[in-house]
Amino acid sequence: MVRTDENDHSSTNLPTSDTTPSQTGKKKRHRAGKKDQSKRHRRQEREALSQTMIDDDSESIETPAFELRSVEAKGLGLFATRDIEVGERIIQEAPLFILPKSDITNSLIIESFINLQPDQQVAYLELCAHTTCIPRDETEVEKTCVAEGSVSNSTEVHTPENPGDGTGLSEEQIDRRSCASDMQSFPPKGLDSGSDGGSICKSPNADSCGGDPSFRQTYKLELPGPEATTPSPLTKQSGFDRSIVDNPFEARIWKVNGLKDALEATTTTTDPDMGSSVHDSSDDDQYQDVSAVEMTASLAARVVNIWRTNSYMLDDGINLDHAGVGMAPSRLNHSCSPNVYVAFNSTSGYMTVQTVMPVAAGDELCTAYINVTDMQRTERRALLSAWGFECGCVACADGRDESRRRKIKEIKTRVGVVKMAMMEDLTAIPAAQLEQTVGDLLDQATLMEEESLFGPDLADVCFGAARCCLILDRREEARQLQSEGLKVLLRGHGLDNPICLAAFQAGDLCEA
Ligand SMILES: C[S@@+](CC[C@H](N)C(=O)[O-])C[C@H]1O[C@@H](n2cnc3c(N)ncnc32)[C@H](O)[C@@H]1O
Repeated sequence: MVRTDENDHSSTNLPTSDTTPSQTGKKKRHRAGKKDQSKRHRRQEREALSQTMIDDDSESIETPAFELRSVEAKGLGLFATRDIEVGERIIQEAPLFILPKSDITNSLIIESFINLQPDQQVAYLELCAHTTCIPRDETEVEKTCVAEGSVSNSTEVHTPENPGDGTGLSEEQIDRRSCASDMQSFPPKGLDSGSDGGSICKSPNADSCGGDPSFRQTYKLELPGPEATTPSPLTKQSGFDRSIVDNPFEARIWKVNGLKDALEATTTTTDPDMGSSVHDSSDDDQYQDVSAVEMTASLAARVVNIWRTNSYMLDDGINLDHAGVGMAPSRLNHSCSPNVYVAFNSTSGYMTVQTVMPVAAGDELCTAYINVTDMQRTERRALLSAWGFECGCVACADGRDESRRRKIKEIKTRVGVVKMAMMEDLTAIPAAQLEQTVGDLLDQATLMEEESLFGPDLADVCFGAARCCLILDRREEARQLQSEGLKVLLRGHGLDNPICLAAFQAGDLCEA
């Protein structure tokens, strides 16, 4: 951050059910074949995830930017296969499904799952499900997280009505992942809402943000997107009964025709290549013998848990009123100093993942599940427990100096007061207080950079400072701050995101 001269500033279990002796016999016969299926399926997933990257301009095939690998104590994760510049888009993917946040119920999640294509259902069921909600009957509890050694013993039931974070933390501290924070809203971003302030940001490789052609590179997964129109066989024949799924934790069963084929293709056992038990199939053989798969209460619970573990708040720049699950973003693990940002483009309907700092080949790609900017380790730990792990990132290392994030919090509190006052009556704020706020925001930006926090929160800090400078008629600084904020925003979102367009337009005010 540079000050200007003028200012100093688990295994994945499919539903269990009782098996008959004849089924047990068939189990053995099927096991060898299923192991092959398992391997094949994992390979397919890896191939899909590391599908070649197409350059928008030349259509040349580029080296895939990442691969899916197992990582100790985390399950699977995404790793860079080459050096990746800051601001590069590495994933662009239509979410499997999107739900309006205000309406999310267990039944809606399950209904959406049922309406997926069979191959999408299989892909969905492969995702990690941290057990945040459980069947009423504890014997049915599925310990489903693939993370080795991080299987949760949580017995807290989280429902959309009862997010159950149990942390006592404020809404502002809950971030974009919708896991435990399911029904909580994240402060809307954008120029007017997130004006936490800012400064002239000199981010790593900031120059590569705007004009670099790699910025426009896209990575597409093959999964059918929301525009796919072929109705799933499940939609028509499922015998779907809302009253049952409204409480999927009751020991009740309903039929879902058509899932059988899909499930036959699923991973069935530990994949030695991946090194983690992804899905124990021993209870799935029931699906080999029936034409209509029974969707058990435990499967329903699993579907809900997968949603809770993997869904992201989809930020359209104004509201955070939707959430969605994307296959590749779901494989991103958490870091309190994240190197990628998951955004949603409300125009194209794609979830995108872009690097917010340079990434070296072999580095793990990590996003932040929660708002990490100003939270202390204990607060972060409390929130992240909803995903069943204790963060081992650099920022969480024992003995690490926490003073910077503490100072950021203090500044945010001070700036928050000014922000509120600005919303009420802009003219009532003394110039001296605005000057102080600009200084505060520049300090915050510096602290964030020192903490390797280069996500869009940093852009909001810049925009806030730009706004204060504009009111103070310090136009040149306002212009520079706005431009720095835009660079930061572009890194995380990309030029095509309407959030950036809105910020560009707001920038015109500084020029005027
Ligand atoms: C969205 S999934 C991420 C991908 C997941 N690792 C997988 O295998 O599919 C979230 C889960 O990953 C694991 N996880 C994510 N970040 C982690 C971290 N920093 N340390 C340990 N486990 C982590 C937790 O089990 C969490 O519930």
